[in-house]
Amino acid sequence: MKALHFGAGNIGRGFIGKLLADAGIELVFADVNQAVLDALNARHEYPVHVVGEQAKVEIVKGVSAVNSTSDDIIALVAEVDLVTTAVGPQILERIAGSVAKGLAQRHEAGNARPLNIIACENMVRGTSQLKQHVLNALPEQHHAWVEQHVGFVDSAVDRIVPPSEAGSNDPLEVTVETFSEWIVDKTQFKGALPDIAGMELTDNLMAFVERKLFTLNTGHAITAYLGQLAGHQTIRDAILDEKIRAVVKGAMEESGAVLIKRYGFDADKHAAYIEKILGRFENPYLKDDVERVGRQPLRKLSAGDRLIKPTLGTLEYQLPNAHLVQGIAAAMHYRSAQDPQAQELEALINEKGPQATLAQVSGLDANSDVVAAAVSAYHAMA
Ligand SMILES: NC(=O)c1ccc[n+]([C@@H]2O[C@H](COP(=O)([O-])OP(=O)(O)OC[C@H]3O[C@@H](n4cnc5c(N)ncnc54)[C@H](O)[C@@H]3O)[C@@H](O)[C@H]2O)c1
Ligand SMILES: O=P(O)(O)OC[C@@H](O)[C@@H](O)[C@H](O)[C@H](O)CO
Repeated sequence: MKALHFGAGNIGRGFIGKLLADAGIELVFADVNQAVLDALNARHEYPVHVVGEQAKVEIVKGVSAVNSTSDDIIALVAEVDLVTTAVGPQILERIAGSVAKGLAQRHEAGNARPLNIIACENMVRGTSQLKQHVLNALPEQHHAWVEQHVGFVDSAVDRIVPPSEAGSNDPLEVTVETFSEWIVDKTQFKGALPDIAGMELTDNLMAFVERKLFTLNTGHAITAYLGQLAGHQTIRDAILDEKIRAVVKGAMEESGAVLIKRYGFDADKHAAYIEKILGRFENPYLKDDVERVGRQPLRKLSAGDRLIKPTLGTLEYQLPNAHLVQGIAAAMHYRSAQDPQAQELEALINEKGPQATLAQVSGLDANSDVVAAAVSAYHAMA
């Protein structure tokens, strides 16, 4: 089996790529970072530091790399059995053009072996969104063939992988937590279901995607935003701040109440899931900056993402949302010189004020009670 993985970044090298290579799959990474590409092609292996009570270094072997903007991608998509991505939601549209060209070439070459494509991004049904971008870029005459031969498989991916310590000179070294979870929608595969250690198959993906995104990522983002406001540099420092922890836990519980109502999760098990996540945020072996976790605040404040979607759920089921609202307000205060979305958010607030800005970026009604509450919390935090 051969796979092409877009994005040799933290989760690409530290989780999905590692899992594929460990399963004996011939793996080619596609990226745009020349230093990473060169190092992968020079060494064909890299170290993954799995940190925890019993730290270990695992060497991922037998990998190679191509530039994601080169025509190499087209031939690979025409040839491989599996395509995965971990590039970030905003990049999916950018890679769709060459995936579409590869699918057209695959069709023209008469390669009728099933191909499955799995986006491993923090978003709800990211692969379905990638599929839409690919179909937009693919000439009509290939659409029916693609529907028949290519599985677009949605997934939920969970492993905290911050950038490696600044002290390391190795562009390939990656540090990961012990925990990992990759859950894929088994109803969307073409051909035989893959048997890859570490990949779990489900026919109830939405429950898992929302459980992960609207618990871990909701709490993570709020930890980052409140953490920055309180002057903490890392997620660990922020979550050890009792005031922040209370809001984060409260927000995860509010979001959890929605998930329990929507998917029928067991309340005690969900409470244990939240406790486990708080422990992961505290991990003393990882240095995860609030700037990584808070990155791209406009995405995180958008209607379907980790702050607004759970809040909409509380409105739907008439449940409390005071802590989620605190998280939304803190997100509006997020600032980062390195992050274009943080600057755009700041410029919008300066130009239009917090009420109109929040309505614009989140799709919430500017005159709603929830926007009023978030704006009031925003001013109180200032
Ligand atoms: N790091 C985590 O803890 C974690 C966990 C679960 C899910 N995720 C998700 O995984 C995705 C990647 O996150 P990350 O933390 O690994 O980010 P990252 O920035 O470390 O990695 C992204 C990689 O994509 C590459 N890239 C950018 N444009 C590209 C293109 N056009 N073609 C190919 N590669 C391109 C970048 O060079 C980089 O190597 C995101 O959607 C994120 O939400 C991250
Ligand atoms: O990757 P983002 O920007 O969507 O979210 C930042 C972090 O919350 C995220 O990367 C987590 O570390 C990850 O989702 C853990 O599985």
